[in-house]
Amino acid sequence: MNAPLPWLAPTRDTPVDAQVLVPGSKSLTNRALVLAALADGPSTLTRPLGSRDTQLMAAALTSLGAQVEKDGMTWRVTPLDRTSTAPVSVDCGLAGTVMRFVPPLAALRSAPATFDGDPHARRRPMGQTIATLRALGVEVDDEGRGALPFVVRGTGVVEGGPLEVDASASSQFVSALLLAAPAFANGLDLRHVGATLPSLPHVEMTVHELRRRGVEVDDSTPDRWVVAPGPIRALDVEIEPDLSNAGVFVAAAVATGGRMRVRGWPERTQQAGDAWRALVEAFGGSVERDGADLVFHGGSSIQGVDLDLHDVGELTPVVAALAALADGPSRLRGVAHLRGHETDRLAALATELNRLGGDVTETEDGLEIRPRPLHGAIFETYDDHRMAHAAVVLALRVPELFVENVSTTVKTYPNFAPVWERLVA
Ligand SMILES: O=C(O)C1=C[C@@H](OP(=O)(O)O)[C@@H](O)[C@H](O)C1
Ligand SMILES: C=C(OP(=O)(O)O)C(=O)O
Repeated sequence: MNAPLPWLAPTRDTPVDAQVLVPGSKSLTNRALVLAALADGPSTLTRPLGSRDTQLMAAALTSLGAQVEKDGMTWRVTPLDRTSTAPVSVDCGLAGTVMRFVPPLAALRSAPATFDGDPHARRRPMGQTIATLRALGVEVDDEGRGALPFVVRGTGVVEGGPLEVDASASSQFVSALLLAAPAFANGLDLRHVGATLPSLPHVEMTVHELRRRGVEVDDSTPDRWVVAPGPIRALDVEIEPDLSNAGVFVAAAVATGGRMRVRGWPERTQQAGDAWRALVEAFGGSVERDGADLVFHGGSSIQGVDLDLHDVGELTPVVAALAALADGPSRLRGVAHLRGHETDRLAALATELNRLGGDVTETEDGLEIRPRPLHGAIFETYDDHRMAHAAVVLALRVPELFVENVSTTVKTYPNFAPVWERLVA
């Protein structure tokens, strides 16, 4: 089949003034699915995200013996049948949450589970998933690759107890173990060792979601989490809008000096995307609450920024796009781990921004971006939804910018391009 033609993304020479209700959070939907699959009874998710990553998670849990019945905006999950002994194959796609969160669940069944994914998934860091499962006494067959594909040979019981992990390449190694830990015979006493842990809000989200379901978690010591063994209470939850994905719409307000109302922005949340409130101010814009919504205003110009994005790395591509449109130079730091994301995001951003005439250099842990007049070109996305988001933000101010494979956004956003076109064109 021929690849679809690159998509001409809309340009805008007047301020955007629009509102958006973004679909549910990927990170919350996939945590709710995993915890529902391990719970002591059926749970209902309202307004879950229905995108590639969450469909892959639902399919993975179904193959392990859970049931996920989808009825529009309501998904009903019946927990895993851990007595089933059929060998299974799990397609992880390019979803970090599936490739990291599901293997510990497979270890709780008495049957082999084979994990694989998209071609690039085989290059994402998985060594710590394999090493920690082995340290817990679980057999994992990876033929020495330290990466996908591999087979988890569960025996039905994981003893748990003290365990070390080096999660400097991804916070998901920690979250994955914490989510399964209540089902380990002795719970888990997990310590992160090594360089600093990225994406801490995502770990805090994991702890929060466990506690909401009655699980005891002690996180009073930095880089250590003690999870008590015991039941995970079934819980009906409404999934918050995805604030990281809201960021691309917020950026439209900043890029055009306009206004974007994001409906249903939670008052309190563990989502990394909540950082958009501070990021917009750093770029010279402002934000106000209006009832359940946040209204973002772009400033009269876009200021250059110097930001440590270690905690909120997934926001980097859209932040980099705004930095390339700013009045002055920017430095983005603390995001070396982005080299292990959907693609090497530091290399991809530098290459694509420079293709448009930009002046961007990669540093050891980030990017230096010196704004230059940009021109249209075909912007490659490398199967990375957030590279497509960066492209459409740039296109608002750069005519003739074509996005290669904009449909890669389906990873976390169904129907993104038509929604974007309707709101900003
Ligand atoms: O646990 C999660 O839901 C996520 C954790 C983060 O991963 P890293 O720590 O690998 O950056 C984040 O970037 C990813 O989009 C989602
Ligand atoms: C890093 C990301 O995804 P994943 O969950 O696949 O790691 C992301 O969505 O930016």
